[in-house]
Amino acid sequence: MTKVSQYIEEHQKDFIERLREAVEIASVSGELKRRDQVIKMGHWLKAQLEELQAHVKLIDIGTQQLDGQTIPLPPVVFAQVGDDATKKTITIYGHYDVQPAELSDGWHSQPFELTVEGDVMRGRGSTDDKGPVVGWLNTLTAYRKTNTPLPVNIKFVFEGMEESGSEGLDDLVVKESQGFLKGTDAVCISDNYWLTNRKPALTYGLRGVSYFEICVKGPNADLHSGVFGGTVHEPMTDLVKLMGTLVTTDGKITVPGLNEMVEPLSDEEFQRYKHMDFDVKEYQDSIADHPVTISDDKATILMGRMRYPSLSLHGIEGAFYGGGAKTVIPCGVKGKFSIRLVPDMDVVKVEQLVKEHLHKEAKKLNTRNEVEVVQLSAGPAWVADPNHWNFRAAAKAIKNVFGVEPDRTREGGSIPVTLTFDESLKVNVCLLPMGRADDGAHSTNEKLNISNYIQGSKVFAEYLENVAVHD
Ligand SMILES: C[C@H](N)C(=O)N[C@@H](Cc1c[nH]cn1)C(=O)O
Ligand SMILES: [Zn+2]
Ligand SMILES: [Zn+2]
Repeated sequence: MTKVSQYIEEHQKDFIERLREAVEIASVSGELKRRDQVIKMGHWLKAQLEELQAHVKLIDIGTQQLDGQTIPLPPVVFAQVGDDATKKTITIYGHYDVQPAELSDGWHSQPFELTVEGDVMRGRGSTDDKGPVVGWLNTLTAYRKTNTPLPVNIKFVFEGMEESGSEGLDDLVVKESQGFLKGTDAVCISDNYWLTNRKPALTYGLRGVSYFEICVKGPNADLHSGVFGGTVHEPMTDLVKLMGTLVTTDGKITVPGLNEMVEPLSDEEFQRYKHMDFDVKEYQDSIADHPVTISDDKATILMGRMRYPSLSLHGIEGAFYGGGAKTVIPCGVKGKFSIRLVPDMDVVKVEQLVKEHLHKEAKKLNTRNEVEVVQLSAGPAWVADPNHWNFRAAAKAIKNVFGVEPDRTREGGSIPVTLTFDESLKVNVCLLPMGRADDGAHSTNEKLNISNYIQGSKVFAEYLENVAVHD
């Protein structure tokens, strides 16, 4: 074992405490009330990186409109370690914002307090993406404390808006491709998950995502359903009908034109899914006590997640949702849904087809309510070359730490800036996940195994060593 890996192994307790501090900052980017916490998290990272002798800048990327207010966007953290022209330069991206979480959602403990039980650490952001981001800090700490020279120059880019569409980041990356990010030889991102709970993975594809809102506006105020029911067009009724025209209960997208954009499946690609190391039962058990998958077939499940688009209905803003039996007609509601995009799906065309479809369906309702469709954010899919030296360096790092060849996967989720790094820096991007398939990112009781966190921090160190010498 190298000195760096040994240091990581021996300082597990300190590293768990570091993650505890990070999880305690409730940096939910999608909530107005927690924007100060997101900004605090950016400052926490700056302080941590400065302690590790990195040169850190917090980049102000302007403001955004949220719930009718103009608020500051959280800063992008730029940090540089090393500036040696004889070494490669690796840009490392991660995000320090998290998804919303409330105890009442079904958490067994406070979501913003890290709990440790056996090998499992629970808390919002533990796997997505504070564990990996703090993992890079652990790796850097181990280099510093063991006086080991860094084999590469590192440029860190940590953003605070990934869970809300990475607002402001694309423009910054494009601009800084000729500034701070100039000279990058490869990019590494740790912000997704293994395909199974058993085997590490390397990921060479992501689905894109287009997020929409259907706004239905009716009366000026909520109405008594006894007094007004039967006399007005109800926004909720209109909205539920419209949302029901988007997708079938077995997951088929019913917006005309979308499925036709998808690249046809070749037999060679099909065989790859058929032979992947993936256990349907393990997958089903990680989701529910009884099978809820649309299919029991391995290749169909894998393709549903990696190579086909999907449309999910997320929620309705403005609707009654509490306990009890409130008899209200909501005066205006907003239905939220998103489409996961795959290669060949053009985001502009998708937006146009979705809007055309919903406006056509809205006409059929004969409603007097106002219907508007808004696209909140959009980013296309991304696929990389998994045989590039960047991937080979990462694969070797995994082999050194775990003793196995990683799975090669495509991720169903999205990391909007990945394609921007790829296209604006014109370098290979490798996704090097830390967490397991059953970590429950975005869900209640999100967790990260201590072994993944510690071994993952070692993999990062091995990756830096390997990437320095691979071409
Ligand atoms: C895979 C990554 N850890 C992640 O969770 N990404 C989000 C990105 C997103 C886009 N809009 C809102 N969030 C995701 O895939 O949902
Ligand atoms: Zn993430
Ligand atoms: Zn996420």
